[in-house]
Amino acid sequence: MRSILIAGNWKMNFTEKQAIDFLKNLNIENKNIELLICPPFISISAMSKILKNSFIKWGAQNVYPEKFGAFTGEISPIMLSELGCSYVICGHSERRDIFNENNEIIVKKVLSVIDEKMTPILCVGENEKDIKEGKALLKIKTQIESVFSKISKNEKIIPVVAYEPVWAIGTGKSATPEYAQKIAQNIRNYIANIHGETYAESVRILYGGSVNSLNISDFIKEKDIDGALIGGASLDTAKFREIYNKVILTQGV
Ligand SMILES: O=C(CO)COP(=O)(O)O
Repeated sequence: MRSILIAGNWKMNFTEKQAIDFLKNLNIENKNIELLICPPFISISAMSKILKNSFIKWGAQNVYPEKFGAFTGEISPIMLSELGCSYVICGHSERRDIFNENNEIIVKKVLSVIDEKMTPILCVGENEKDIKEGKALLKIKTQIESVFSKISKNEKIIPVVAYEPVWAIGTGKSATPEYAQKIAQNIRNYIANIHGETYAESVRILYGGSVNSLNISDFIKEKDIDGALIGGASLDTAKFREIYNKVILTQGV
């Protein structure tokens, strides 16, 4: 049985001071659903100290796939694991689009995160052009296959997949839960074709793209959707708490 994960991706928002204030105001009491926040790199250290004895986990939004070296401006997986990061987002569409990250570099990132015993959150998803050209599923299939074919079936750390349709990110126009479910089911099948049904059944698939407190319940009720990766609504303590509380209610935990 897969457990639900609710994750906030803060993107390039909040100074360290603002991040600390956010945590002070979050006030989440029920601890029964896994909750993750991925702040900008510079806030991870402060966050790790504040959340040390909390159930809330922290992670990173990106990583450079080398241990140390002459890579000016980059952050390595060892640095993140030492700060207690549980998860690292890999291949977010904003990094694919703005920084030209391709599947080749994303595979390296995923493997380097696993090497340091953290869990990668692999982002996949189609844009409007892919849909117009009838290539949405092919794009997602390639994104999934390029990574999962490089991971051993026996590796204990199983990446989380975040399905984020690019057209739904930050637009207020989320996918319908039925549409997201259909894609999530396809994603699971692509993984099953590589590593078998049992492995595929254990992969958690999140939905991301304009998630809010009104639509979260419908997404997690879908059979193949195991949580959400939340951008905008994770920047407001009240909205983020409301989403989390909706998940608690829906799951009855
Ligand atoms: O990109 C996202 C999370 O990684 C989604 O962002 P929004 O929730 O703002 O649409």
